[in-house]
Amino acid sequence: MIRFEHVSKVYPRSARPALDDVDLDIARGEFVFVVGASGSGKSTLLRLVIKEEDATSGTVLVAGRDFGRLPNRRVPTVRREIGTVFQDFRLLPGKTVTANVAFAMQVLGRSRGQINKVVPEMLELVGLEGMGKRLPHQLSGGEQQRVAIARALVNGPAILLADEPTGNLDPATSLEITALLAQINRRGTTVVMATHDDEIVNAMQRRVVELREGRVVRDQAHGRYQVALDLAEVAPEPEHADQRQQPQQPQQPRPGEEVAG
Ligand SMILES: Nc1ncnc2c1ncn2[C@@H]1O[C@H](COP(=O)(O)OP(=O)(O)OP(=O)(O)O)[C@@H](O)[C@H]1O
Repeated sequence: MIRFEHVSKVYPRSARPALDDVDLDIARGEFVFVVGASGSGKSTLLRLVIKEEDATSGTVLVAGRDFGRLPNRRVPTVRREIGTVFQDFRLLPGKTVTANVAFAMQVLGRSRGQINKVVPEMLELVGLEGMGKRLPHQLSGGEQQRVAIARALVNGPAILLADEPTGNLDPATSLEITALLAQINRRGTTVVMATHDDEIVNAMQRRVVELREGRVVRDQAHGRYQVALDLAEVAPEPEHADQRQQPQQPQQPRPGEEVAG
């Protein structure tokens, strides 16, 4: 569904690559966390998947299309197959919940009948039944993110990209939102979520792709994540180093998924 072959990205006037020779293969229906410290290249990777940026070298293939050969006029069609969710929700403040979600269908010229059918279904899916008439400022952060997720899904994308979707939420709400993304994934949508929240990654036990300075340093099927300490500056105590060598804890149940039911 998403394939990167030797992909590098160097932004103009930048000394080092934001992505450096990245190889990645994400199959249809997978749920993948992209983790790494601030500046490691997570957002850049997502921007390449939606063709907001082009690779400097290498090949990006999304849903079978080679982005290096995609004519510009085809870009909107490809983007339609990809939903996006961000840390800051990006809702239209003057529009109701229903209008925010409906807007994504209106811009694609969907009929009023389709919109009236699909929008309530989407609000129910994300747990916002009965909240359609509220304005964004009348919602909690978690509820606002649910609106953004409904909006991202309303046109039936094959892929959902979430860039730090829990960055503005408390830990319990973060887990609920991630569980909702997992629920959506179970319906068949490929989900790629960038985060540096190790609690969420460890609770969900999904595939983890870790970036460091633009390179993939780990790609693990049921990975955990530990926010890296800068060990170059702080020499570890010997017993601390030993702890890091110990085997992983046995897998926990998936509390995040239980929350969403
Ligand atoms: N538009 C841009 N122009 C120039 N450099 C950029 C641009 N966007 C990102 N970068 C640089 O590319 C590198 C990767 O940034 P990116 O935003 O992809 O990282 P990230 O892992 O998503 O970070 P964060 O977790 O802070 O969002 C950083 O060194 C950053 O400064």
